[in-house]
Amino acid sequence: MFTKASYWRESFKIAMKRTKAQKAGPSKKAPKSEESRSKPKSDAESNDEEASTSKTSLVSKPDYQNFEQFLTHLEHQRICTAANIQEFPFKKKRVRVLSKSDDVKESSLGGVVYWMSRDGRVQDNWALLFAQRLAFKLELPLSVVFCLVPKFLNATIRHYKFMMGGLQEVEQQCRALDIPFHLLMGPAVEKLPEFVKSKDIGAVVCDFAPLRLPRQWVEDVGKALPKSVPLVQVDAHNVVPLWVASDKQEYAARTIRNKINSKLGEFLSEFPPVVRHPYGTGCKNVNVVDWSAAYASLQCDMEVGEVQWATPGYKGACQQLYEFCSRRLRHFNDKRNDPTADALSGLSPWLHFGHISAQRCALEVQRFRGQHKASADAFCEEAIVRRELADNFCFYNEHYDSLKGLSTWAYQTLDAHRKDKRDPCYSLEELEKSLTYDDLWNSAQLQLVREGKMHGFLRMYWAKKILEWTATPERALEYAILLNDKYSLDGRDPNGYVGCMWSIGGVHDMGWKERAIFGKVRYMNYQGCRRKFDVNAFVMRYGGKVHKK
Ligand SMILES: Cc1cc2nc3c(=O)[nH]c(=O)nc-3n(C[C@H](O)[C@H](O)[C@H](O)COP(=O)(O)OP(=O)(O)OC[C@H]3O[C@@H](n4cnc5c(N)ncnc54)[C@H](O)[C@@H]3O)c2cc1C
Repeated sequence: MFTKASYWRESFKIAMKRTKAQKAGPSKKAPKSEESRSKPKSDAESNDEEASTSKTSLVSKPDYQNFEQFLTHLEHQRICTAANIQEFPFKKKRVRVLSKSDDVKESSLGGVVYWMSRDGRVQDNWALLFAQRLAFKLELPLSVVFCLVPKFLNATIRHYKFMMGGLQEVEQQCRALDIPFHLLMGPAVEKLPEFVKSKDIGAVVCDFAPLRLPRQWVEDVGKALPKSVPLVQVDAHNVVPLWVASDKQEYAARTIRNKINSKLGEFLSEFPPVVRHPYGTGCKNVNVVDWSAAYASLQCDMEVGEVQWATPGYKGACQQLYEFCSRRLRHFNDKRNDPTADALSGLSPWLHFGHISAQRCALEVQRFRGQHKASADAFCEEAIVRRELADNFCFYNEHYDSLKGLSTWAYQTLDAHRKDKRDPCYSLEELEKSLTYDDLWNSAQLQLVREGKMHGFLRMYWAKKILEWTATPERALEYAILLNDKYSLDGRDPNGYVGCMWSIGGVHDMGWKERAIFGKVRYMNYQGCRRKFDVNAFVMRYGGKVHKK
């Protein structure tokens, strides 16, 4: 184990070596044989060695003193891990081949393209790393493409600005690495195959999302691509790839926890860097993206405005992670259920848009395990186990956002209490405008509308009250999802669907004492909140009123 001082000395030395190696380009390799010009499939299925956690990630509390040093620390971690992805024992289990064809056309002028969708970042992105690995192996160009649709479900300008802010940074970072970035305006099923044909692309790598619409996009693109162009998918969002963690819908955190935690030794590794790409003409003939035109093309709700507290993109995400690690992590275990305490990471918007990788967050938090063991462990439980459980639910349950997706016991108990009187029974408008008789609920809703976020503990209370106050459980779920997705910066995420389904439909939970409306679904009330935290302080902060029933 390094001491703090020697840690910096050592990582600096290794970093310098790596930088020299990087400047020299990818390492010389044996002349290309038929075998080495490998196809995505054989690559994906080869029996590689386990990717081991880099030695540096075992170092205890790192020695950075400010944000700039934190960024340098991240770069050093990558460079110390490997010079580039070619020199790294990539876990092929992260990849699956979706096309029939697995042969990359070696003479393709356009080389390999990474179709970025869920994971809007350059570094710490296994999908881009895999695309670069493939391009290196075949000595082909590499590019990144994002397809921007003018309207996406009920996403608002709040969400679009955050997402596109992150993509603007992706464009700059790609340019610095000689990797062309293209923003294609329109649905992927139309734009991507056109791009592939016009640029003579040899292979497409995409990232993975478990939700209905992005899965449909991938399926449609797969059908529309020329038969000769392979399409491979990399799970760049989960630490343990979804298809490796479990092959079925899990009942609860307790049934998936060990399946995930037992594989962390294998998958919770450091990342190598995405490096300057040496093949092709780089960005010479690529225009900068016209972001004004991109914004002008949007047809989304413009009423729900941007938020000020969250700066989009990789750097903004790193800043959030840095502040969490250095200031709030120590309180995470004890204070995470207290909405008046500043103890949570606040990382979910960046995680949702893929501006930062959950794996990076877990690696950095783990470095503090020596000082704050309980908090570091609790964070990893949330950011890895609970988050990946949500992906598992949405992937294996096609009804992830409807009561049809509930367990039999939960559906039956809600159905048995369908006719119970709701008093009061609120309309969507009353809920949206924070006009209930409950000042705590109204304050939480005001926070959601103004800031695009709500504390994790209050989210549960908030959704359960919607069940209590709406005519049917179906409507309650619909309203909760609608409000969450419309206002929350991290909305339209598997975590959101599962959060609403947990609160209203007992997903991943168990049966409790039976009561009106809720049946056996867990109940929460105002008095319980009072016992947990200073409700008055929270209400004062957001100004929720008591409105007459
Ligand atoms: C009704 C309801 C709606 C929700 N909607 C969303 C949503 O739209 N988007 C979203 O990302 N999360 C949602 N959650 C889950 C959770 O509340 C948020 O992830 C958390 O509040 C985000 O804040 P944070 O980043 O500070 O979390 P932290 O407590 O700092 O946790 C770190 C990360 O762990 C993950 N995480 C934490 N709690 C959970 C959980 N219960 N389930 C799954 N993953 C978790 C998140 O990725 C989070 O960013 C919802 C929960 C409920 C009950």
